[in-house]
Amino acid sequence: MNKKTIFDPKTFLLDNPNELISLDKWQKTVNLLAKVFHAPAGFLVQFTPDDGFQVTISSQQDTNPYAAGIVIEPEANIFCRRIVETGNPLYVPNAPIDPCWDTNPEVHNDDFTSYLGVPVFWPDGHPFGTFCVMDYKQTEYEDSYLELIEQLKDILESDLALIDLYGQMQQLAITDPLSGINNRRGFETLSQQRIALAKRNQAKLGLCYLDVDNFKLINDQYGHKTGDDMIKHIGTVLQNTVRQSDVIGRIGGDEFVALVMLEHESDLVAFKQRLEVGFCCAKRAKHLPEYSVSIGSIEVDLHANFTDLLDKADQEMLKNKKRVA
Ligand SMILES: Nc1nc2c(ncn2[C@@H]2O[C@H](COP(=O)(O)OP(=O)(O)OP(=O)(O)O)[C@@H](O)[C@H]2O)c(=O)[nH]1
Repeated sequence: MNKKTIFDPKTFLLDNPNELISLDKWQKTVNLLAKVFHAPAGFLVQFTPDDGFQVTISSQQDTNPYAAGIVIEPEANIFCRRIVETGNPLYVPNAPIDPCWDTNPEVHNDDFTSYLGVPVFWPDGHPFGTFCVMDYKQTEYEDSYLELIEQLKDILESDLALIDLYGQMQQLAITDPLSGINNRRGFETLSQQRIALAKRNQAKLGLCYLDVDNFKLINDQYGHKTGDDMIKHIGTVLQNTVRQSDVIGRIGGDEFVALVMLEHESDLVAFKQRLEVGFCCAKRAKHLPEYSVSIGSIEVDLHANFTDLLDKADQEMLKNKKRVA
């Protein structure tokens, strides 16, 4: 079974630098690969379905024409493409004698003759790309060379797995295990980032504070399990109501928050209404006891202290709760 990965296999690693990735270490591995094979060029190449192939690491040699960072379109008839399509290693000792490589720019533009590469996978089984060596002359690698490249590739893959595991642990630290949305720490961290961005772009933000009415009574009457189901359900409704750029979180037992982007001041009222309609429709569809939520909303003063913002939104919620009671 495929396991979930925190990395997005649709984006290039080089475009999303991650402090967990040691490009220096990978550089040494790729340099070593080229050296052991007496090859003029060695690479770690990443593949994404939309953008194609990007050289993540390129061996540091004067004989190597492809620098790290270059991108090759997904349709190009390059050797790496065959590996990504088949998921198997590829050894082409003498490409010019095989007409299937006639349209390969590595062969007819850059005069490469030989290619040996193996597939590299993300921990969830998605193809990451390839690890490969190329030569201008015909080669005759022994089987042990293939074993060697597989071994070096295992080091890269275990790095990807470790990095992924660490990322998942980081993710857990900011996620509420019950609702699956951000916990207080996650909400604050992501909100601070959005606020900094809004300051730069002179954008407006709104903060909504939600609290389930008489949640204690729901627990008492229907049991803790039903209370838990309701918390999960509220997280889902919130998730389905906000846009991807908005931030949501569960910051207490039955308290939820949403930091939303506003184009106009009236958007905050509209968002609150959308939330209310969302809850109304969702609870009809779910077999949950009757419940209501109180919502308070404020426009965010981008220079205010974050705790003060939460307090202010909480106060607004409490004003509305009094009216509901
Ligand atoms: N099922 C469940 N209950 C929780 C969880 N976390 C907190 N609670 C309960 O949520 C209840 C919150 O109670 P109160 O803070 O008094 O709020 P309330 O009953 O909603 O009252 P008002 O806010 O005034 O409407 C408490 O009974 C907590 O035990 C949880 O993870 N699962």
